[in-house]
Amino acid sequence: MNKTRRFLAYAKPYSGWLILAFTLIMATTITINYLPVLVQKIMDEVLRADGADTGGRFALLMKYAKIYALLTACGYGVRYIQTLLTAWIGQQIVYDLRLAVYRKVLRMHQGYFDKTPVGTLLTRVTSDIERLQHFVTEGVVGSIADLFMIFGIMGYMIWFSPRLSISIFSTLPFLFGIMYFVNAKLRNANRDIRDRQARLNALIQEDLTGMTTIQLFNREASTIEDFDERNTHLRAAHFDEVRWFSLYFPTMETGQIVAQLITLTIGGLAIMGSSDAVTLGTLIAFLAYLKGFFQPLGSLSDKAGSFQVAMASIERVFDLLDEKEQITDPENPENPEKLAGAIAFKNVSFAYVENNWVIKNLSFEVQPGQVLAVVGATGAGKSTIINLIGRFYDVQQGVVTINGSDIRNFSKNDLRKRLGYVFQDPFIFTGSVADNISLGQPGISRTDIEHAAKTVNAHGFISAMPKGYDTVLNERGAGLSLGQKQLLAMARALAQDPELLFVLDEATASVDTATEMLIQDALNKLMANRTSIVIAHRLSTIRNADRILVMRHGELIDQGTHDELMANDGYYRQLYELLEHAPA
Ligand SMILES: Nc1ncnc2c1ncn2[C@@H]1O[C@H](COP(=O)(O)OP(=O)(O)OP(=O)(O)O)[C@@H](O)[C@H]1O
Repeated sequence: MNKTRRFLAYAKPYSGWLILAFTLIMATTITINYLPVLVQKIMDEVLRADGADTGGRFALLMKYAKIYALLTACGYGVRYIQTLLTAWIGQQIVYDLRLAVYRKVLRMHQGYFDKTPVGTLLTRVTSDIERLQHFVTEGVVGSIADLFMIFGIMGYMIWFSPRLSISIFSTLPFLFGIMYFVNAKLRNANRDIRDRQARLNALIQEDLTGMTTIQLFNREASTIEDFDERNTHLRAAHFDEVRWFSLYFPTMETGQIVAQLITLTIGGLAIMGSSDAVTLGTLIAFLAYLKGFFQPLGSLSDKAGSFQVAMASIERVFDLLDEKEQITDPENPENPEKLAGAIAFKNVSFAYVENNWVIKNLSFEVQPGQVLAVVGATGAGKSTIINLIGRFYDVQQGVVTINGSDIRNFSKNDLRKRLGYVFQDPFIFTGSVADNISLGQPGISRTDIEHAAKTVNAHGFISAMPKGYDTVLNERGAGLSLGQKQLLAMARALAQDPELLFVLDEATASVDTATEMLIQDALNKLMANRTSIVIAHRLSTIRNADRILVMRHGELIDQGTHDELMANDGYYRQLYELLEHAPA
């Protein structure tokens, strides 16, 4: 299906309203363009009707004046309704599309977000769709209104005077030529502006995210240099646009004046030659039409440009909608009541980027209720194991099972609602502390929230906040310490009451000893009676785990209890001793 047809499919639910809008457009075109006819009648039948009685002429003048007033009120009243209706249709279509796009974004797999910059996605959901809205309201409907207007006026002009009309229309190709040229230049300038704006936005977004690092390493000067370079480019593109745009209206106005001159000359000659074909009234009406004729002509050629821009936006939006969803739900998902919680990896290999295997032929099992610690140097593949269980990525080889079932047999939602995560640097949403714990789940009451917070030792610091559980946290949880964020994340995990728990454990060094003890205690309570996988950095967590996996370069090089692994006197012992002697 081509882009336009596909886009029009979004307009289909509103086709009845669109037909009404077009009918109203037609009605206004006819009504408003009848006004110069009245002017001509007043001129020729009233003002220049020599010899007729004054009383009769006055009555005629009044009659035409009343019709004029009535038609104006009706014409512009209907136009008001039509403009509202058109804008409403445009907004509805864009609302539907925006929703469809965001739904799609939420369904995308992690791999897609790895390769697609946030700025790009933001542009898709905001400005690309915004452009489509202009395209619908001003572009499609506006162009049709302009065309109606142009053909309507042409009809009236030809009806009035074919001779004058032909001489005016003969100037049009020349005018179109100039407008086409200027429009092409404007489009190029516009494209440059968008490209350069996007480059500047990307830089700003990156700088704002990394502000601490910029300031810490005194990178302000070079940052502003980069900014300045892109800012200069953007200014140049804007100047370029202004240059061509400034030419646009003078060209149109000149065209209009030339047409008026032609009309006045040819019409004037005809009147002086006492030709019946052109009267003074006709000439005046004709001049009024000329004015009305050039306005939609100009806006139509302007729209030709925005049409191309919108097409590019439509293409990008549809590309996103067509993006393959790599992690899909099975047709008949399994939906067991409760997962006992046995997790197994069988010969699993996985690569984020093709052929760059970060998990190599990994097999292990965790029994229900067990705590499994995963240790290994940085980049060994520990977090990847947890990513795979949540189906944030699908394995390329082998299988991951829960309770003996391939996790691809569950729906993503059903699988994930059974999993609880405690991340190293948990994400805090803008909202109250309570909302950040319940994540808006309707089944989680205030009592559940407080119970969860108390269990994981978060109640103390939350109560000390100005409005307790109703304190509003701002973006990314500024104002909370890392330890507090972790406790909050644990309360969040506990409140969801997951069947399986994954903890991406933070290094001990980042929190003080008192907080460390609170976190450790909270962790123990969270893991109690739950199958848990912990990426462990805390010696106590590692020691107390039922089993430990030792990972190195994506391979499982050893597994067992702490005592067994220490007795082996291998890589684990080296790792453990390194942690033991690490500065606190
Ligand atoms: N989204 C990604 N895209 C591409 N490669 C990735 C991605 N995430 C991780 N990797 C790579 O996969 C490998 C394993 O990463 P992983 O995060 O699982 O390591 P880790 O053992 O958890 O490390 P750390 O202790 O530093 O968190 C690393 O080489 C890493 O560079």
